[in-house]
Amino acid sequence: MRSAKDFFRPLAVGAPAPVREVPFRPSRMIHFFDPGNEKMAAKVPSIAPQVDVLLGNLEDAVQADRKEAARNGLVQIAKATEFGDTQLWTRINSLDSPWALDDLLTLVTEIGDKLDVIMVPKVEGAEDIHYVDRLLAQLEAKAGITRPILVHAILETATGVANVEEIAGASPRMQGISLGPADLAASRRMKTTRVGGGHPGYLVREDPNPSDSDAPRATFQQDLWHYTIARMVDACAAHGILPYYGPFGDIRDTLACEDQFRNAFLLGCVGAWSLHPVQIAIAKKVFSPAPADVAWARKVIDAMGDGTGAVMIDGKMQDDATYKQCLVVSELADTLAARDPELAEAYAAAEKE
Ligand SMILES: CC(C)(COP(=O)(O)OP(=O)(O)OC[C@H]1O[C@@H](n2cnc3c(N)ncnc32)[C@H](O)[C@@H]1OP(=O)(O)O)[C@@H](O)C(=O)NCCC(=O)NCCSC(=O)C[C@](C)(O)C(=O)O
Ligand SMILES: [Mg+2]
Repeated sequence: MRSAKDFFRPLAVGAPAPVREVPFRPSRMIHFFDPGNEKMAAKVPSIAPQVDVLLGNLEDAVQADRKEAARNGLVQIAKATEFGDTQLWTRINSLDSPWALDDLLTLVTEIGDKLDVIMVPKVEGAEDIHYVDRLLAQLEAKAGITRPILVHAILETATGVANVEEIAGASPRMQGISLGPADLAASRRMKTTRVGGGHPGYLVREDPNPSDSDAPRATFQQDLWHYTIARMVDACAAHGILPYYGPFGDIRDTLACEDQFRNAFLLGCVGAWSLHPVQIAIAKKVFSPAPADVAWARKVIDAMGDGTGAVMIDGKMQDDATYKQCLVVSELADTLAARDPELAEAYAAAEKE
């Protein structure tokens, strides 16, 4: 392991200095598209201004014989498009595939100055991040890139979950982690056949009625992903990086998608993936704090002065810890409002009410 003193040294001569803090840029939705799919690629200019992050996907969901078309498509799109404030990310193929090395070589040398974050799938431990870290430094130096490309890991194997803390802290390049529920379910030998979301069989049942053993007993569906998301959020928070819910595969079930996203938002995630244009608005709604919650947070902050002591507001006790929670909501609202004028207006209006 590198000593703490060396942690922020570039890993190649001429590579840019690593960031000391992960920049907190809005990333409520990471919108996936296949850069080799002409229909999707044609929508990039109109989708880019609507999303916080646009991600050119090269891994799963791109057929094996379309891998090069996807990689070359991303190079062309990145060169031809002005992304403004929207971040450009990519998901490379997994490190055990025959494509990952060429993905990195091509993308960093051709469009490294446009790429904000590289998402690495199926990360199992710190060694995977160390491999990518050194390679990126060499390629950045070769290509004359002046700001470091950050790395995002997908948590989608049982080993990855077991090692999530060391993954989160493996490099100053680590920007965040997303849950990958489909591969994770397979890796764990779960008996689901879905991409994220709940399952009607995973439930708890009300106790029997002692005076009527035949009375119907209510059941309550449980969240299959609670444990993993909570572990991921703690690992990310402990290392100053950002947690994300991943994909929700039932595109038509927009209601359950919203619920799954909101659970992740409440637990600490900053965004989720949109796989289809219909999921963009859902992520935007869920991962932007509600105007009434922002107004409440600001009321508490104003009432708490220097943030110490205890006061009563509308029958609820507020103290140093509620003040800190309110700062989380208020600061997130400020960051999002700076990018989103409609949201800025909604927050200002709610404060006046
Ligand atoms: C689900 C699919 C097949 C339905 O695609 P469709 O064409 O059947 O849907 P549609 O409703 O008919 O589409 C309407 C229009 O929107 C377009 N469109 C549709 N989607 C997009 C998009 N994302 N971006 C931009 N445009 C899109 C589509 O091309 C069409 O264009 P048209 O009106 O000109 O005919 C399609 O949406 C799609 O391929 N989405 C991306 C899938 C993907 O990236 N999957 C991988 C991420 S999930 C994952 O990897 C798991 C994980 C983490 O690894 C793990 O848990 O282990
Ligand atoms: Mg996967």
